[in-house]
Amino acid sequence: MGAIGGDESVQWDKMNGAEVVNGGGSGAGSLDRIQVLVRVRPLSDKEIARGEPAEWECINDTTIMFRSTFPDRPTAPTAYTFDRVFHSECSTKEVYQEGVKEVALSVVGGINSSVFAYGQTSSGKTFTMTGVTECTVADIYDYINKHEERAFVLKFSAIEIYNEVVRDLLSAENTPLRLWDDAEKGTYVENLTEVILRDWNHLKGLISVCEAQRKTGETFLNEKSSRSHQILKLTVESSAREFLGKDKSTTLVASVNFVDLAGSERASQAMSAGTRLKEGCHINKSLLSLGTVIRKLSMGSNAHVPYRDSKLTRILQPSLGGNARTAIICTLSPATSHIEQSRNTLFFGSCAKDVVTNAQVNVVMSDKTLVKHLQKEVARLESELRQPVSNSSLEAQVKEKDNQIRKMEKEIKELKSQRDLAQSRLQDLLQVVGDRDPKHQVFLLM
Ligand SMILES: Nc1ncnc2c1ncn2[C@@H]1O[C@H](COP(=O)(O)OP(=O)(O)OP(=O)(O)O)[C@@H](O)[C@H]1O
Repeated sequence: MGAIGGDESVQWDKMNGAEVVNGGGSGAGSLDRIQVLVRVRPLSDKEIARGEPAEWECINDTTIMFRSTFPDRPTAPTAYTFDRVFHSECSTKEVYQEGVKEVALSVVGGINSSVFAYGQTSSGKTFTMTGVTECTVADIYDYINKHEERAFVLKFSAIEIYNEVVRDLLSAENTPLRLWDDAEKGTYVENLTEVILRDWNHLKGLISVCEAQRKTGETFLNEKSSRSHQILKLTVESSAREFLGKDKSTTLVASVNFVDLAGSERASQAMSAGTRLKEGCHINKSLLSLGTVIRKLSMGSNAHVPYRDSKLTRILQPSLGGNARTAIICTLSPATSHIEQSRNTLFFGSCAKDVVTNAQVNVVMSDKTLVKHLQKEVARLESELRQPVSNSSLEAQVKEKDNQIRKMEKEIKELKSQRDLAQSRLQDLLQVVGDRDPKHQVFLLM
């Protein structure tokens, strides 16, 4: 797979109006900040029964403010700004339309995208991601129906990361799957089931299978708490029908990930014990790595980013700092008892706001086109080889050799003159000796 652009990226430009996507074989993409959204859920029945007030207020479309309602705990209001904030009355459809759609639907134009839900247990991650996934899939099918000039193939796969073990949610076998690194594909999951979708109902059925397979456990905070990280991946391939099977045929290939993370709270707060505690440690290990990766990326330094510290960050690497457009939905409970966790969630979101990804149009060429492309490349390299070498380091080397030769020539000249001098002295000496003793003259002349 390459990020060639060409005809296909022009098509994407047309499809998306002002969307900036560079192509033309340079491999350059568009730099995009991660979109960070905040969604506050309504107080739950339990929170209301406990008499907990809502402590967070969305004062406009982009700002959420903490105002303590307890007169005995007066704190200065704190405001946090994000790309978009959604108060508790907002529907999932609104969250999708106004915060997620643009990023998620990049996939139909050959750009990878990811949507995450991050927040503590019971804050509404699964609730939000279920709705957002449905809205995205509905729009993808709508797009397909409106673009009959292109042939589409949709593929679906799903994994769960539970206690740092990766499982296939579409397989009845409980075998842990290994991760591999590939220069072309990046990190991928070995032997993962990938299903070619027949239609939307087929996909709905598969998502239900995943829900049933996903590990859930009971914690104090959420009776059907999701204890694992879940990644649903929908791959969209499309080719222009008029070029199918022809030389010019290229295919756009991109995936959209729907990532429902496990609760971000500390194990102790979830009142975990035994197995739950072990889960908490692993969940936190993955989330801790995610936090570290986001923090390092947000600092924009060239420092090492520890993607490899957890399975989650290895798999999500392209969505965090690579070839993808990404939206993170931070989910919040407004209740007093969750203030600390809500603050932690907003801190995570604040760091994520500064992270930049580099999304590219992913184009796969047909074999014929690929051969042509490679032939061109070979011709270019050959012509480069034929050109006189003007490499500056080579020039320097040649200069150095010239100097050495000149130095050696000088030395040879000096040695020759020394030799001539020595010979003439020898002649003089012989003359003197020969004059005195004729025997020596004969001997030395031999
Ligand atoms: N925006 C919302 N409007 C109404 N109800 C909501 C909203 N968000 C969440 N809920 C309800 O709150 C409860 C907890 O939500 P959910 O299971 O999505 O939390 P979660 O963050 O996924 O928790 P976990 O990490 O344990 O999976 C559910 O009963 C859900 O229906």
